Amino acid sequence: MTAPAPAAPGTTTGPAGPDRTQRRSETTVGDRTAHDPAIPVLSLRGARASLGSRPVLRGVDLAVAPGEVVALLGANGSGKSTAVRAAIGQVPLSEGEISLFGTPLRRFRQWHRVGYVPQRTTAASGVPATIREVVSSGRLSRARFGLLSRADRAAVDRAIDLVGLGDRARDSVAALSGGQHQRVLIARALAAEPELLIMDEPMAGVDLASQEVLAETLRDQVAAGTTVLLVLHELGAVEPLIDRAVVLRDGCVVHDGPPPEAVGQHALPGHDHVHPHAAHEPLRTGLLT
Ligand SMILES: Nc1ncnc2c1ncn2[C@@H]1O[C@H](COP(=O)(O)OP(=O)(O)OP(=O)(O)O)[C@@H](O)[C@H]1O
Repeated sequence: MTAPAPAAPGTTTGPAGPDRTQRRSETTVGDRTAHDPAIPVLSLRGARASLGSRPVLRGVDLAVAPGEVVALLGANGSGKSTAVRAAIGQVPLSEGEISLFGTPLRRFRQWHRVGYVPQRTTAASGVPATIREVVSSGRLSRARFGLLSRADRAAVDRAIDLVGLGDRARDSVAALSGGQHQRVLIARALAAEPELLIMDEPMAGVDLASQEVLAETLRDQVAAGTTVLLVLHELGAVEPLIDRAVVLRDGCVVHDGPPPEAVGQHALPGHDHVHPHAAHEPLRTGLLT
């Protein structure tokens, strides 16, 4: 069994320096590290995991290359969230291997390089906190001794601006709508300026205006070279950004290749084909809903 990673990204402090594997495969360019294009930023090989007594991942192979934008699709319960939670060490594998930036997960410590937006949580944790405080927590993985420098605080402000909440930074997260919470969580993930961004259904429950803000934010990240793994039900507003789609079904990969056409889930292997084809029925149903 693979040991869980020490802590989840976005909430960690004081990462250790790069290990030998990381030094071999990377060179530092400015604040970013140029990653060897031949080495996946994220790799799951033969990943198996159970939750309780239920086998949820049944041999998942998934690799995301530097700069790639990959959509992880599949029906409810197919194992998408479990796969990304395994990728960041929140779900232990019973078999298989995971590596981040070429380093086995058990030895990976550079969590500032990974931004993670969990599925359907709120930014409010029960304690009073402002948007800036929550987003600042995402920068701690880059801060020395847990203290944010002026540059760190500027990065936090940039992240808040990116998601369009610049004028709300001092507001309590308890007073936000669901879509605004989602923006705060995305800003928290962006605050560390990660090289790999993993987002679990970032558009879920978000209104169209917020979706457009999030898609724009993502466009900027992708243009800056960020590698992205997105769990999605529908490609929607981010469709033009997607390079490749991986479809899970019952914990197995049933498609790994070009993203489906605009409403082309029919073309995908593994499409459930459970929906009627009456003219009044929406086309986006079945496999991905
Ligand atoms: N804590 C748990 N204990 C037992 N089974 C669980 C637990 N959490 C999730 N599962 C089960 O694991 C399976 C995969 O869940 P997962 O959340 O990874 O699916 P998903 O593809 O992300 O689904 P959705 O699209 O609904 O978010 C489901 O059958 C779910 O019921």
